[in-house]
Amino acid sequence: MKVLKFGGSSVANSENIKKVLAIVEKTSKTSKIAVVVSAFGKTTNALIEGAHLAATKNEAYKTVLEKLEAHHFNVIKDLISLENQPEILNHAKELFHQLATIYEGCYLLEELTPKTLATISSFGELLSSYIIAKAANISFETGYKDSREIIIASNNYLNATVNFAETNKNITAYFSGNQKKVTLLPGFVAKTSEGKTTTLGRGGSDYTAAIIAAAVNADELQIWTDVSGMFTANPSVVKQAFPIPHISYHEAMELSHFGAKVIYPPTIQPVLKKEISIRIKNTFKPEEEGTLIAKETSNKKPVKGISHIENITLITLEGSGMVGIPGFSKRLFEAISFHNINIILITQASSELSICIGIADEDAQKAKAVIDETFEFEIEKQKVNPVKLEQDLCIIALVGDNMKNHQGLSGQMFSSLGKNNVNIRAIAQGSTEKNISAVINKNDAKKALNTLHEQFFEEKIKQINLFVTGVGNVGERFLAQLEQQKKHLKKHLKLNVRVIGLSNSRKMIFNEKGIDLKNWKALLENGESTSLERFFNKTKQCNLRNSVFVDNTANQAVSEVYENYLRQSIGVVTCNKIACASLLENYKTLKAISRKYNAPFLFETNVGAGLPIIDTLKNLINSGDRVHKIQAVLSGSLNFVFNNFNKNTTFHDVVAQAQKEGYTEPDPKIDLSGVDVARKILILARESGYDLELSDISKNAFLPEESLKTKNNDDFYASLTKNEAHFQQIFKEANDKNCRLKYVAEFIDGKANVGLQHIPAEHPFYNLEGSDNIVLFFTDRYPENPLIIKGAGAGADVTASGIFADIIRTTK
Ligand SMILES: NC(=O)C1=CN([C@@H]2O[C@H](COP(=O)(O)OP(=O)(O)OC[C@H]3O[C@@H](n4cnc5c(N)ncnc54)[C@H](O)[C@@H]3O)[C@@H](O)[C@H]2O)C=CC1
Ligand SMILES: N[C@@H](CC=O)C(=O)O
Repeated sequence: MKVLKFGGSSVANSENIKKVLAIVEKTSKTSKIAVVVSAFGKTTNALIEGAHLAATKNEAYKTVLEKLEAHHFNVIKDLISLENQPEILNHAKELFHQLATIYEGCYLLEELTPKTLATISSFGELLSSYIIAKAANISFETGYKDSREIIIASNNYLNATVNFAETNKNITAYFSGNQKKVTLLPGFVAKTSEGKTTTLGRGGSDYTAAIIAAAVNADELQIWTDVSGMFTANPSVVKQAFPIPHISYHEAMELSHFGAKVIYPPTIQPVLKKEISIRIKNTFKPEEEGTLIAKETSNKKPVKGISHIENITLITLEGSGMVGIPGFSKRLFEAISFHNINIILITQASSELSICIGIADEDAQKAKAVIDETFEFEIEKQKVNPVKLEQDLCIIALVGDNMKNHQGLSGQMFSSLGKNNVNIRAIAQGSTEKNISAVINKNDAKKALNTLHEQFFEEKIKQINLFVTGVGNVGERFLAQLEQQKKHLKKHLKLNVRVIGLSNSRKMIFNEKGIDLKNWKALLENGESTSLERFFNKTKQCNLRNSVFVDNTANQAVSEVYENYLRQSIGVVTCNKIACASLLENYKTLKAISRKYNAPFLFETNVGAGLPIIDTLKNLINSGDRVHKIQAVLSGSLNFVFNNFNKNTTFHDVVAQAQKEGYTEPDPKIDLSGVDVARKILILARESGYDLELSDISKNAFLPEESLKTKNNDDFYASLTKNEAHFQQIFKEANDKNCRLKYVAEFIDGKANVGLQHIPAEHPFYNLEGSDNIVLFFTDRYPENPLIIKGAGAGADVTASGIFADIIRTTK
């Protein structure tokens, strides 16, 4: 025999009840079954609300009653054919008449005793079970048994204790004599030995089903609900959570804490004792496997799920007077239990200097008063401190019977939380190692649960959340590449890279599910107005794991907010050179903060755009090599300009062309003045381990004073035209010596310089084409023949691909 229980959502309306009947009919073809039903969805709450209204002399109870009556009558009319309706409607009317009389009694007496409330609440299940049994009987033979005739319980009316001796006898007697394949029973209700209606408290219908299943030694207890089983984590917080196919009783009880409360542990006790398995199934997706809960499970995965409990307060009792004195904890726990306060988590360090307990927020003030009173003497003598309360916390826990056989799980748990800046306030793990709990700030719950879920259940796909500022030449190409490579990243690198926040200098948009990159321009245009502070605050609020801020601007103010992001453990990837070329102290601080908060700070594109120059240099240094000399052409735009400038062109036009091609900075004077190259050689020197400032780099300028002094691009270009003869003279001097002009950066033994040089034909820089860059590293290991990196060193596409590469590096 099987026992099936259908909860309130499964029987909320006639559509749902039809689904229930189909399941019942199908199951009854292979087994004799008892079907326990809850009240129609939300009915019990409405009945209780009506009772309180009536007892407080509020006539609104009549409206509650009318609505309930209408809903039940509608269900009857939907499910039962016209000729069969009168009998059922009359019975339901009779029950509603009784209910109205009880409500009226409450109204007149202004009184509501637990006994009366239990009687009122019982109407929900009495009505639903009767109506469903009658509807079932139309298609297949169905018996009906009022549970009050077989379940005997105490007169603690709202949470009655079952008399198992009597009850089990009644149930076995009834079912052994009952030949019907299907028997319908109301959940939640029972009778006292004096024959009065009583109720079984929270999770009462589950309890009814478990009591019957245990008494008849059922093959299985099935709990039908509106989710497809017990999930690896609360699916409303962790989108990737999935139903666990097989789980032990113990694991199921540990996991039952989170939002979707599929089982309430106390109610399944009867079946645990008999080792009857429980199957959780979804009424609305009966084809799905659901979760099988049994004594043992074949699934040996160490972590089965992640549970979380919200609204936790930590209470700490601390003081040197506690050390080595037995009885402190006894007094603490006795006082708490005496006042009916439930303790959810306990930790005590071996130093015995403090005991810390986690309780529900709602009990916090009461608990503080109780403990302060209990230890009044010790507090006065300063042996212990007054109790400390920390609120707005929650508990997250890894759950799994098999965790004890695996080393390193807590290490993985805490390091992945730490990497994502989740601060852990307290930890508890019993010696059974079936649950590792951590108390964290409640604002971090979503991030923590998703981090742990990714760590223990989604090894395959890692989510990267980007917050991108700057959508000019480079930024736009970067978004296009991201959209184009999305599928590749998922398939080959197991990375799900999403842009969550996006801004230009005017607007910003955020979407926690990921911004649609096919449509970002229109979305951004309609976004909200932005500022660096607002963008940062919104990013922080999102509080997502594996977050990276991407700076695609050339803006100083943007470069000054990196520290804020790094301090939140949000990585920074930037093509903007200003931060790394700022004061040495600032550069060092950013690197130190990046290390401290475990947040990557990557800027490969600062030198040579997409060329792997900085990464190669880092590898040399990390492997113990030492850089003595760097010779390089580091400006894509200047190389393009001097490769194309001659007596048949004008300097103005080739610079304008370089800008059009996307090689120059937004302000081309930054390139032509040598500032851009100076920044780059400075960054290479710093990455080589040398302490240099930008002001230490000597610069041989070739622009006339007039061009250097211009304040905007128009004036700058006008000055180039005006000084064409000056530029032609520079070209002629080199050309006359059969040399080419190259803007070269050099770093030799701690000193750096940049400037225009005449490069003869035999020099490796002579044939450097287009907008290419070249870098020669002379090191301990490459003393004579340098390590050379050469290739396109400017352009939006190659730069975007360099940013892309940095983002992938953040995941390593
Ligand atoms: N073009 C290239 O070959 C390379 C460029 N880079 C760097 O890439 C960066 C961007 O260059 P481009 O895309 O060519 O410049 P761009 O001028 O086309 O784009 C920069 C964008 O940033 C926006 N912006 C400025 N301030 C902002 C703020 N406070 N908030 C949000 N957005 C802001 C601007 O409105 C503009 O749309 C520069 O730092 C440059 O040095 C680095 C390597 C190579
Ligand atoms: N403007 C730069 C490109 C980015 O670094 C250059 O010309 O090399």
